Amino acid sequence: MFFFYIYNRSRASHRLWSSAPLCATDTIFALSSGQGKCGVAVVRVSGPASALALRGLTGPDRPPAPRTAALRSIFHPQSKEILDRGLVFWFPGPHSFTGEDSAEFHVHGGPAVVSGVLDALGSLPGLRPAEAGEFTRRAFHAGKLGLTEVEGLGDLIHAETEAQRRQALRQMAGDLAQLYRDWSQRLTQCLAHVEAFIDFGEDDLIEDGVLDQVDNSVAQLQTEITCHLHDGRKGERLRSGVQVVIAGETNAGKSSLLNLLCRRPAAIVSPIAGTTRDVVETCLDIGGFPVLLSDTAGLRETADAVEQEGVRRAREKVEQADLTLVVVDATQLPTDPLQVPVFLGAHLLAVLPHGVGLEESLRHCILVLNKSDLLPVEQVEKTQTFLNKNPGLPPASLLSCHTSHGLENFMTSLQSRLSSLCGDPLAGTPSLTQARHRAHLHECFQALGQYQQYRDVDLALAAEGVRLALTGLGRITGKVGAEEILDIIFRDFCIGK
Ligand SMILES: Nc1nc2c(ncn2[C@@H]2O[C@H](COP(=O)(O)OP(=O)(O)OP(=O)(O)O)[C@@H](O)[C@H]2O)c(=O)[nH]1
Ligand SMILES: [K+]
Ligand SMILES: [Mg+2]
Repeated sequence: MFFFYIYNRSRASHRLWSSAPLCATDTIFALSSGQGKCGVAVVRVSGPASALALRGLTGPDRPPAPRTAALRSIFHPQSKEILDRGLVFWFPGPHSFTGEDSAEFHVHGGPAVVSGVLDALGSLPGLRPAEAGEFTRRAFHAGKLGLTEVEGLGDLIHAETEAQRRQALRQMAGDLAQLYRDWSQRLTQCLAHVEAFIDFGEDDLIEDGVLDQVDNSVAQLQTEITCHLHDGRKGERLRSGVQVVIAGETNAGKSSLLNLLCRRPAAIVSPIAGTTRDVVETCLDIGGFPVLLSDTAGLRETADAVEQEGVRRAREKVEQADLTLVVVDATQLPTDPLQVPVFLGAHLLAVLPHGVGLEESLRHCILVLNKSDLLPVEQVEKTQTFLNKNPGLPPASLLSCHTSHGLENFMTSLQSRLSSLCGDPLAGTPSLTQARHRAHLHECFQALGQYQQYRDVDLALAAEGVRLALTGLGRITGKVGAEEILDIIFRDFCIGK
């Protein structure tokens, strides 16, 4: 095995990874806290002139101890006018976020103070305002963060719900990178074995069954990658929001349900059938899960051209939805409970997209039997008990959008669906979170197929397959060809991060 160890370092690693850090000579600065009036604003500086910036704005005496807050008067280096009194920090490289010498000014968050400090920094030689994501980009080049960690950090900044925060934090901490790194290491070993076999196979220098080991490793990796790819898009959905659509007949109370869930009159409600035509969308945090909730036009045959377009858009939304809330007017329920499943089945068929298997569609919907306030109390109870026991139907809740009766029960079913659609971001292997990762994993998977295809025919081509698979993984973590994707990734960052 010693032989392979040497090989790994001397050949495989050099051929595959080239991520030479770019030298950054400029010193950059930016407001890193939010815009607008606030208690404290943080202005960050990074680059070789950071010490100069600290001295320029706080004077040459008493430099702050590394990584320790020091209270200083902050003044303009040219006019010498005092701008504020605040805390300053000195982070000598490489022990800083960017790996470079860095400094921070924590000043009062008034716009005039902030612009005064930015102006003062800009007046110093070698300093310039940072571009969006430039601090993080420098951290990446210094090897402080891998690409998936950078993406996790970006997601953390944009996270709006608890579950999104958990997933982003886990990715930023490197859990996903660790998974891909583990696969990369195993593939590097496979490549070393195949190439050693090509070079020395005839010489008896190599242990028996080396290629069989590679076969097993490749097959095992294929299984793991397939499993990761077929996660039902849980991580991606959690990252971008679950598409939930409210659909059903006109006047069932769809817009009333939207307004109840978002606690404001977002959509017009009226007793006139066909009130909603456009899709009305709103973003919600439901139990920590991000939801993009859409209200749609009531589904019915109509001669009105505008309403027809509304119905077309409603159907399109249902087809794209992760979850459909099928709203039914409960006053139309048959009084005989035994007739209820047939009645509800007909409503489901009218709403759910054709072509997709019924069982599959049922898994992606919840029935909402609205206007329960108009039913006799005993019928409500009897029907709900009956529905709870009926396994052939999707979860069904009797609800009144007017009185909110039944809301708790409905929210429980909704949250349970959301959590199975997004998964638990803290449990098990980390989820795939981005389409970019998915595409590179597909490349990796296919390249492993190339290994299998040529293994007995042409070992050089088989080895090339393993090398391509490694490149695919390297693109995810940023070890390979990062520059071209960096621009895309950092575009979503804010200035100052
Ligand atoms: N009694 C009662 N009336 C309700 C309830 N929910 C909605 N309504 C009434 O039903 C009528 C239709 O409600 P909407 O929310 O506009 O129904 P919709 O499904 O959005 O209708 P379209 O947009 O026309 O398809 C309105 O008069 C509402 O006040 C409820 O829980 N109880
Ligand atoms: K209506
Ligand atoms: Mg409506």
